[in-house]
Amino acid sequence: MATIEVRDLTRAYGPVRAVDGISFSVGDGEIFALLGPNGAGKTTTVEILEGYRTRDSGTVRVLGHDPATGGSGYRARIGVVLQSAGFEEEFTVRELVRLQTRLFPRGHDPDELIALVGLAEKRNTRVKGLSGGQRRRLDLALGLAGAPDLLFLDEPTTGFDPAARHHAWDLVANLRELGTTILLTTHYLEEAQRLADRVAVMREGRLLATGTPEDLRAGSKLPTVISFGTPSADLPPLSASPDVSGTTVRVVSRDAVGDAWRLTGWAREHNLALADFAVSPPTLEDVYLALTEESPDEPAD
Ligand SMILES: Nc1ncnc2c1ncn2[C@@H]1O[C@H](COP(=O)(O)OP(=O)(O)OP(=O)(O)O)[C@@H](O)[C@H]1O
Repeated sequence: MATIEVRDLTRAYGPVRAVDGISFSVGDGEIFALLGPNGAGKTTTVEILEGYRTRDSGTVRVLGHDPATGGSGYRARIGVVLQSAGFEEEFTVRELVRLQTRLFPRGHDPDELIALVGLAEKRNTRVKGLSGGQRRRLDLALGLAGAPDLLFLDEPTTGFDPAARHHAWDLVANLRELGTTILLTTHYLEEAQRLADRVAVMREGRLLATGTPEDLRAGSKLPTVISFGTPSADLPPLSASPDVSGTTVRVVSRDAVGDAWRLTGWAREHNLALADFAVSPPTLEDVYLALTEESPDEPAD
């Protein structure tokens, strides 16, 4: 059974149709990323699923409950990690985590949880002594305190340095191993590509596309780009005309395998190294930009 099942969900604020008839489901143990530009309707959707906002119409089932009427039994089974939770600054990490785990009937062991989010060394540090990234880890520990079946993660790595971001990704991967279902919102497409089993791209209250990152990339029909350093001999005929910028040649290829084959054969024949030779298929970010930058009247696919 799906952990989240949403059908024809709508929610308007006056004339603004923030959520305009969306349907999707998230399977048990799946990591699902909701993507979209500012104002797309992501927060509204997520808060309806969390039970913190009302809907106008449509059906929503989360963990078998209607979040609007699920009450505390429902809330005990979900974890919510918001972007900026306010903390009691004088508490230590351990004190806060312990207090939070006690609120739940089957709360995590505080020390295990602190270790899971990589804060073991800061266990006895007061919140006011934590860095921004460490606070976000604490956010995550608090969201996980009740050992939730479903975790809502709102932009979990905003403001992180690259090392902290990679650490957070490892952590989410650990949660996947534990079988936690995760609904993630993020503006980092690399994050979605790395973590999510499936993504949904939302704009102006509607879903433009849903699928695995690979499905979306394959279905996008966006070209593969072949690039390399400017060679000292004339290029062989390729599927598209090369574009030379500075010392780099780019070919927006219509036949990536054929062009790569022609180029590498030609380079060997002429004994050329072809510096920085790269074949780059479209990324999730390319697909996202192509989808969200189309004018609203154009069909998305
Ligand atoms: N409480 C509110 N009252 C009026 N309008 C609102 C309210 N909350 C959201 N909106 C409007 O609904 C639309 C969707 O907002 P929402 O916050 O759901 O988008 P979002 O995708 O989460 O955006 P972001 O990426 O910026 O967080 C926007 O046009 C927003 O201005």
